[in-house]
Amino acid sequence: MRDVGTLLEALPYIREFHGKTVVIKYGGAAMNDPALREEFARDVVILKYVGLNPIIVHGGGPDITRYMQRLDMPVEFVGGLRVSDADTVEIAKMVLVGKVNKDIVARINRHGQPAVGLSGDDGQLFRVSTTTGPGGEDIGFVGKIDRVDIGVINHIAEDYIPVIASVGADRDGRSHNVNADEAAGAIARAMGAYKVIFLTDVPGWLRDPSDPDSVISECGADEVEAAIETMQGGMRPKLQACVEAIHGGVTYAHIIDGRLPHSLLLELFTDAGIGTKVRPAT
Ligand SMILES: Nc1ncnc2c1ncn2[C@@H]1O[C@H](COP(=O)(O)OP(=O)(O)O)[C@@H](O)[C@H]1O
Ligand SMILES: CC(=O)N[C@@H](CCC(=O)OP(=O)(O)O)C(=O)O
Repeated sequence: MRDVGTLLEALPYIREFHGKTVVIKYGGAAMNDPALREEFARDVVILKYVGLNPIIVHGGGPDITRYMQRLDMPVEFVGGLRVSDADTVEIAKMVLVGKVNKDIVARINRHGQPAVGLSGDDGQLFRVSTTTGPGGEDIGFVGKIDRVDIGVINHIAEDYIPVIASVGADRDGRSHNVNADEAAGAIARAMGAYKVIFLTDVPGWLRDPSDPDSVISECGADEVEAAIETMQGGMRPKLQACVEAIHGGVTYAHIIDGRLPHSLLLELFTDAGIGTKVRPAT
């Protein structure tokens, strides 16, 4: 009886989301645990089967750090962005495009829905220019996305699930490392997505980062914007991406706990909202 109840609860949501684009940023702990990786792939396939248009943008920061440490390279972040010299960009590209992207594609394929991997260079998906840290610091070849050409995504998404790695080039063809949260926000905006959902390794945006019970369950983009200036660490680019997406016409941005099994389905298809929901300013 309980299972039927769950299905009935999902029905209005399935109807609401039918044909709508949902950009899913996949990163953090949800990528580290093998069981969660399988569940994530299956959940994405379910979304496609029930008529949504899921687009995956993935990170892989911890993997990049591991490979850099193996090579005795210094690892440094400023305002949640990795300081990236030319060697770092090369490692980021190898790890994100060569390893993480292909792992996700293969896993989604195995669950019955073909996926196709892309980076910013494929089909000229996005072009970047060199950016700085939040205080104007030189952080090397870190890109901010200036232009997204959604043509390639629309072609691929007709039949496949697009899986996008956040590296791209500037107008002179120089590769840059792009924060995956920023890439997800920019792609959601360019696609006119209904939602962008960030899966991470905390229960949501926390009022007090040391207290997991202090989740801010709902807020306006204006409140997020006011808080960003004082934010530190990986939550900063995530919140920035939420604001960018909402200002660009995306209806809702969510930050949810990727460590929770099936968090994506729970967020989309049940009445109990989880994590943080960012809506347009009131
Ligand atoms: N106010 C906050 N609320 C939640 N997390 C925060 C906050 N401030 C800093 N953080 C940090 O941001 C991290 C999430 O960002 P990040 O490590 O980049 O995750 P991901 O790999 O999922 O993109 C959390 O693990 C937490 O340590
Ligand atoms: C410029 C910059 O910070 N690039 C990120 C790209 C990967 C990423 O964003 O991964 P997560 O989403 O798992 O953190 C990095 O090098 O870590």
